[in-house]
Amino acid sequence: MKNSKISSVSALEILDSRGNPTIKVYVRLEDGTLGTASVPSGASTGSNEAIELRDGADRYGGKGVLKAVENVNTEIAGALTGKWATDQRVIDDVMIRLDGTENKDRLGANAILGVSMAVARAGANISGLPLYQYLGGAGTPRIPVPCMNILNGGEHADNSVDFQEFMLIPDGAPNFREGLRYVSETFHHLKSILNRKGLATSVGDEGGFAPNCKSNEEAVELITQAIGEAGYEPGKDLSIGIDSAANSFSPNLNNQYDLKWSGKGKALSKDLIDLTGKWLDNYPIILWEDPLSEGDWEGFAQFTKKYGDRIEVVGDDIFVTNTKFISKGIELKTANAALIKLNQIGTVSETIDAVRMCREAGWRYFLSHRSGETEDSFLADFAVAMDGGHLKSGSACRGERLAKYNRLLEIEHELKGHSEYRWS
Ligand SMILES: C=C(OP(=O)(O)O)C(=O)O
Ligand SMILES: [Mg+2]
Repeated sequence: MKNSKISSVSALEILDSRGNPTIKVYVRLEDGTLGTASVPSGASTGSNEAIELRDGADRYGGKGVLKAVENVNTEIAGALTGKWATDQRVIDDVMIRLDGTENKDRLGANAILGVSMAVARAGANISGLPLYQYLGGAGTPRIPVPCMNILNGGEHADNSVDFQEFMLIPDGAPNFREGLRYVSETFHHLKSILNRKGLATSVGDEGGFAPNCKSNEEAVELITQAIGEAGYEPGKDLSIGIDSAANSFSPNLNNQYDLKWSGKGKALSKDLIDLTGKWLDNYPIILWEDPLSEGDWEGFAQFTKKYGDRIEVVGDDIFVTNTKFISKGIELKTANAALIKLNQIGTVSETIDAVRMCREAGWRYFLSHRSGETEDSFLADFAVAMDGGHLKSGSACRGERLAKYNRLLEIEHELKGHSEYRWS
């Protein structure tokens, strides 16, 4: 295999899809090969996520990342110059040690992750392999089922829906291309339904519609209706996934909740668990993420005990892609799947460790974008490489989300039928 040493590492402040500053990294190798990567940013974050280093001052209406850029250009560049580009684990470990903190808050997880991803790209480029194959190895690539967020609420929209994401899951499609068609067509039908009902068709941060529904239940009803009007059978061709992102309506980040956007008011874990039971009986729901908040380990365990054999129960803010929390979750049967976000932990290697832990425990893992994204399609290749079988990247009506779906179309096309697509 061809290899080369890193000759330079540099960074630039760019903008993300919310118009806030983020970081883009360039890794150049001695033979001239280049790897680049841009870092996403979340809004509904877990408190144990690796720290995104931001400047004190506002730039472009959001806090800048000039200090993180400087850290890449100076300390990180100094430590990595001369290292072999394909030694991903070594490079990630050098940065972890250089940072020296538990949560990467000295150099910044955004700085470290940008470099880690750009190194992976440079490694793939010098190896002459597509990124998904470089990170995933040989074997039949599996193209993930696109869980498309078509209705937004919570922190991601200015409307009356408490739950953050309502996703369409084309689990009955024969391949990725068809799956993407199913969800896109249903998206357009949902738009017609909203128009007919006089509800807004403006979109939230991830490109899903953000109507002022009468209740959370109306949101899931509208989606079920849209599936039918698009000519698909709910529960056979297309199913539904929910991300409550319950942190965002839990004042104590534990077992108390306030359904503030819908005006339904105070609730306890038990109320949300009961509500889920009703929804599972009435709607074709097969996945539920963060039904409870990051401190409500007890509620999560009860939720999983009740519904874990019917649906995928995903922990996002509670596990933050960190093996320390995922291992606790496996032991306590807190969920049966983990959300996987590269920037929650801050290096490609540690993200792969989290995936491996899930796999070994028989858990599922759900690859995810962030609500603040860039046009970088790294996640698409990464999801194929990790063989997780499903990913979420928002709605295809926004370029930064579409970049991932289009890259997956391209990967599937290039594989000329030598790929798999299945929900389980
Ligand atoms: C993608 C999500 O949102 P954010 O990036 O705002 O955390 C999520 O909560 O799963
Ligand atoms: Mg989430």
